[in-house]
Amino acid sequence: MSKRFDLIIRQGMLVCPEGVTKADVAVNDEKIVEIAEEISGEAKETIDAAGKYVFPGATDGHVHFNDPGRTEWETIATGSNALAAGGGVAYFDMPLNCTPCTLDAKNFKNKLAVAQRDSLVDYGFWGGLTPKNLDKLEELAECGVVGFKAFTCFSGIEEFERMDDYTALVGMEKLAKLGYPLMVHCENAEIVSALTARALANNKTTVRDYFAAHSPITEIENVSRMISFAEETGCKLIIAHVSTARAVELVTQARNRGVDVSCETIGHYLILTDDDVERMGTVAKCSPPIRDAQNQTKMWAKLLNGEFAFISSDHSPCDPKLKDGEFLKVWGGISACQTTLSSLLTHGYHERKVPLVDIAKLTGQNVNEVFKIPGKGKIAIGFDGDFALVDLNQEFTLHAEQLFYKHKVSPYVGSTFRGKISQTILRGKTVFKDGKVVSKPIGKHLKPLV
Ligand SMILES: NC(=O)NC(NC(N)=O)C(=O)[O-]
Ligand SMILES: [Zn+2]
Ligand SMILES: [Zn+2]
Repeated sequence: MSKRFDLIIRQGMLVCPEGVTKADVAVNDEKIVEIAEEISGEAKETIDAAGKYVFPGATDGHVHFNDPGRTEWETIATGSNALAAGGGVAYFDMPLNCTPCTLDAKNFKNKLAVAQRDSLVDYGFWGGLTPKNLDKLEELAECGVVGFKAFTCFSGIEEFERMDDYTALVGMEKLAKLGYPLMVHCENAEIVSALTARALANNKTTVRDYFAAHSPITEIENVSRMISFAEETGCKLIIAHVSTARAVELVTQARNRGVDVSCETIGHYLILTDDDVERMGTVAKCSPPIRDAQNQTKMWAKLLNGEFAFISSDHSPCDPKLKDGEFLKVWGGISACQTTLSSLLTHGYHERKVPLVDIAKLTGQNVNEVFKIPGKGKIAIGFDGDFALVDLNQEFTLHAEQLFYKHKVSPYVGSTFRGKISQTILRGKTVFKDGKVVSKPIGKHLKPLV
């Protein structure tokens, strides 16, 4: 009797961990069950992927969908649609800028209920670590957070307080015992706030004044201090959205001497420069800020050298009104979760020969491995039938109407990409195809195996 499958994707170039090969892949009951040059048998659905590249769907380790509570900025519904349009099958949502923030079990459950109802794709949640919730870490761990997030500087949101050194020490001791990673937004609060206050007092509010108040030393100093805390406590540390090559170097050196530390970077730091931000304006404001071209060249070298754990979007949208004003004063955060994979194909693979396998790992497999999410992130037997079908050589210019974000605003609007996502498949089911979301929300909660 011939074999029967739910789905067979035929003759695509499969981007597997071991390399890129032309093959068929079959899915049954949401899982990959066979990979072979030619799979014989029937399927309820067959996709002809000849001429396309088949990536494992991406997992974005760092987004702010702002739901519940700040749904006028973004929602889980719109954010997860955008993610799927960019080849994403899963995301980990940050504990802020939703409100209330995810600082205890009650608010975790509130967010979970929204995602169960509205998320097109799979999701995990970060818990927060602030001076106010040191006694809530256990209950958040029990809820199934992927890890904890803290800021050493002002987070932009009053109710998500910065982590002082006492909280860092006690928090990391607790997380080391619980076995959960801490991700830290590293910028020196004293320097940033003093330089910002001085700039404001002197009416210096331009993009260059913002860069000066968040100069590289604010990140470098802070990364080295957080590494010391991790080394002493044994807590697994992930540096959030690292922007300077010098900070990456500190992380690599520490890891080489045995500290459990790694770093995430964000597409912006690889694709845009300070001059681009100056030209684009507040739409490209984020923190830490986007650095100069020289730093960017070094960041690509670090990427090719395997020094980043994973690459996320740090999708942090807001009501566009909050971007209207003087650069130093407006909201910091960039909308980008729809474009990470296409960006890396364009600027990584096509421009710099970054291997496709590395891009697949940086946008999916590694994230799931770092956070111990079972069965996700690669094209392999037993893993979820998650795929992004890509026309690797197709060029397209991004128009605002193509964005699924609540607000069709992004510094990448108007950019030309090479590498277009034509279809996204989550656990064997197509959720996005030819520019359209084609499924109701089917996301499920991803819990780490801690
Ligand atoms: N409150 C935020 O969304 N902050 C985010 N903002 C950025 N990156 O500009 C972040 O991750 O730090
Ligand atoms: Zn941050
Ligand atoms: Zn962020």
